Amino acid sequence: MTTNLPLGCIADDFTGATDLANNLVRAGMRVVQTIGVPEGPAPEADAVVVALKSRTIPAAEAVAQSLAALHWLRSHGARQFYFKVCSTFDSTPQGNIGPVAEALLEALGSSFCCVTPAFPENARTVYKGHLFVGDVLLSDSGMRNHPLTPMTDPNLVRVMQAQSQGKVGLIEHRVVRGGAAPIHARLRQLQDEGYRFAIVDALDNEDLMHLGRAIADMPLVVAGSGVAIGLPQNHGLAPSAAAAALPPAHGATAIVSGSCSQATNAQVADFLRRGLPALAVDPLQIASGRDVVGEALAWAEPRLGDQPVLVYSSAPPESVRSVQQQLGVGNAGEMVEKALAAIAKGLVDRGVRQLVVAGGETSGAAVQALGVQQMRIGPQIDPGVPWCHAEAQACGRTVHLALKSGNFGTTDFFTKAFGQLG
Ligand SMILES: Nc1ncnc2c1ncn2[C@@H]1O[C@H](COP(=O)(O)OP(=O)(O)OP(=O)(O)O)[C@@H](O)[C@H]1O
Ligand SMILES: O=C(O)[C@@H](O)C(=O)CO
Repeated sequence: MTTNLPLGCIADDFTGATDLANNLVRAGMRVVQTIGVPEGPAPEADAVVVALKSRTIPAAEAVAQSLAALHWLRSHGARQFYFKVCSTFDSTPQGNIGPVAEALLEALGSSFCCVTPAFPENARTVYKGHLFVGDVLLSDSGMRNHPLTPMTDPNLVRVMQAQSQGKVGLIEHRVVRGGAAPIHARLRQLQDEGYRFAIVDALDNEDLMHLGRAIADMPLVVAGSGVAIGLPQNHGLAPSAAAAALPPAHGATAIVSGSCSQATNAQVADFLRRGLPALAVDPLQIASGRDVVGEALAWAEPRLGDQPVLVYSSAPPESVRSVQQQLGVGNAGEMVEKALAAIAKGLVDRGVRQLVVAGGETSGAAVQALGVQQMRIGPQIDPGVPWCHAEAQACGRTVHLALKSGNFGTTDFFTKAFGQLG
């Protein structure tokens, strides 16, 4: 059993978990991501990220799952804890971030932590408590049309306050840019004044390195993946290629995409423009009872080989809205996720060994269908998206997986990813 685990992490979705793990690896930690709360002994690593699928479930269930993860991590020696939330700070309309964070604090016997979704390398910045995605406020970004968790308020103090019992304060950028000491002093001040959470401004990696040092002695941080770059330094770790080493890759390549985000839609369009083999899955046909999974696999099988194949339900917002009106939001999401997950498993059964899955919920469903219990985190493809290596127990195979958050990755992600494993 590992008794020295510097960092124990709980992520509210699967792509979010790999995003966090990626930043820890890049800053020098060896990281294993587990799918759900593990049952066996702790793997050999500097950090374990427990990936939950708790972003959009009822708050009481999200709290229970997160506490179970905390308990496992604590009992395997973790000393500091990281609750990874989305860099666009979304959860349910009532909010899961506040209830989970408050339950974790209470379980840790602590009364205060800082909160920031900032991830400047992926253009998520926080200024005066307002979240920007690229050049626009969160509420003006593609997140306003998200199929499950639309975001319409960019003021994080307000968003966090609406879902928390305790008071939410702010550490402004003029304090953050001063370095770890002023941040630390302000954290203490807010804590003494009875605040439970401090939203922290951050505009670049230097801000996050300052913040990482400032929170070295705090039991919990609630954040997107950005803050992770500042934590390994507290354990004397520095970036190293060894932390990201994976076994060599071989076998056929494929992408399964259920994300309908702007970035993913552009990646699908880029793949189509290149004339590569791609098949669209229609949610209404799944609902009609047609064997969409069987048809997709029959289409894909003869095409598997040197070039990647893409199976996707990704669609523009107006098409998603129309499907949701006909099938219901939850029902549509679940049906598509189930079909894409079965397709992902079928592809691996047919020889795919390097698989990209796009979308957090979609990735969660796919990884569960593949019977993956833990993944070793390898090299970064794009900020927030690493290659991982895992045993797909449901297929009796090992496989290289990249779980791509909907909004991440450059436009050519679906082709360039496969060039990077050698
Ligand atoms: N054509 C479609 N019509 C309606 N719903 C869809 C369609 N395609 C996919 N979906 C559903 O939309 C949701 C997309 O969520 P998912 O988390 O997979 O992607 P994302 O939100 O872009 O990614 P991330 O959570 O990483 O930002 C899933 O529940 C999926 O099943
Ligand atoms: O933080 C992010 O934006 C991602 O890691 C994510 O959580 C998307 O599901």
